[in-house]
Amino acid sequence: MLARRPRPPTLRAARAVGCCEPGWRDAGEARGTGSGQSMASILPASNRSMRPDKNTYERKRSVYVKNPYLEGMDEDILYHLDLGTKTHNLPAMFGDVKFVCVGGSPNRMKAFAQFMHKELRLEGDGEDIEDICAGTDRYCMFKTGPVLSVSHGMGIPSISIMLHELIKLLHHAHCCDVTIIRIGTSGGIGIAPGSVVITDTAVDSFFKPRFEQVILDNVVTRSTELDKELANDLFNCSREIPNVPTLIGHTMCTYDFYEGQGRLDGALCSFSREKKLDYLKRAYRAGVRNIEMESTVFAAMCGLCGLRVVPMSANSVRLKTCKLL
Ligand SMILES: O=P(O)(O)O[C@H]1O[C@H](CO)[C@@H](O)[C@H]1O
Ligand SMILES: O=c1cc[nH]c(=O)[nH]1
Repeated sequence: MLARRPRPPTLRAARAVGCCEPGWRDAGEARGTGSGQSMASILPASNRSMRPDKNTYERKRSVYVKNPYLEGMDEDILYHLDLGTKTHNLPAMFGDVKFVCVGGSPNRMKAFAQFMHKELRLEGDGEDIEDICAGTDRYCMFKTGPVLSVSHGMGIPSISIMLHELIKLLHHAHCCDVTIIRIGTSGGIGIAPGSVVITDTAVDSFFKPRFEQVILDNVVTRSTELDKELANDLFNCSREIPNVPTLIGHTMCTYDFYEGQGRLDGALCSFSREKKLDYLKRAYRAGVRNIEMESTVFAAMCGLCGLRVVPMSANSVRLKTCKLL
């Protein structure tokens, strides 16, 4: 199934001495250029494009990259996935992917892939499902029919590296009409513990729907617009699942699990309990119902590259409603 081709010896040797590591390649490039069935049936296909682009008029929505340098590259190495355009037949391996589900933990994403294997009634019990990225211990990836399940680690830098390589992978594999959903954990604000929040708007720590990416020494602000239709589709599906309270709300994405989310139990804490409560109450009033650490960059990157995108998280509880009123 993996259609893996042997890595050329030159590349293997180069990696062994470290000269093909991402930093080296990036620096070189910069200097050189000098310039700047089950799941399928519950989610109705949509041709609606979230952002106008050259692909909008096409019937199929392809996954695209926005990097003029990629086309001229002889080989694209997806370093942290242990995949590449010369070493793997990406269209054969991934061309049929329609859904990508991502989440922080490798074990969760393996369990999800095994669950999907059963849901899709694929051959075998799925217990021996293979990690496509086993050659690296950065991320893991499992494929069950048209569903890809990928781990992303914790926080914006980690998911961002994975998304760069995943989006390029989907592009090289000529995938189209791809839906991507983050299935994560989060801290709830004013909602019942265990409930699931389907994000309608991903906001930053200032409750603004934006992602600020530092590019060289500039701050570039990107939109965190999400696919509202997909959020509603998922919410409608949730009505069929008993005992899992589900709601649509804003998700706040922070750069830190402790002070950034108003926790009093980190190694550092520079604010009072009152300040924490005041902040979380203001977040609630701004429409925030949960806090996690990836949704803004997830929304920004996937939205810019033609994927239908929604983050969705199950909650522990950070603040109960009674404390908010
Ligand atoms: O459960 P996952 O998907 O890892 O997501 C949440 O959990 C981590 C923090 O414990 C952060 O990555 C946060 O976004
Ligand atoms: O970021 C996170 C993830 C889970 N729970 C939280 O409180 N915050």
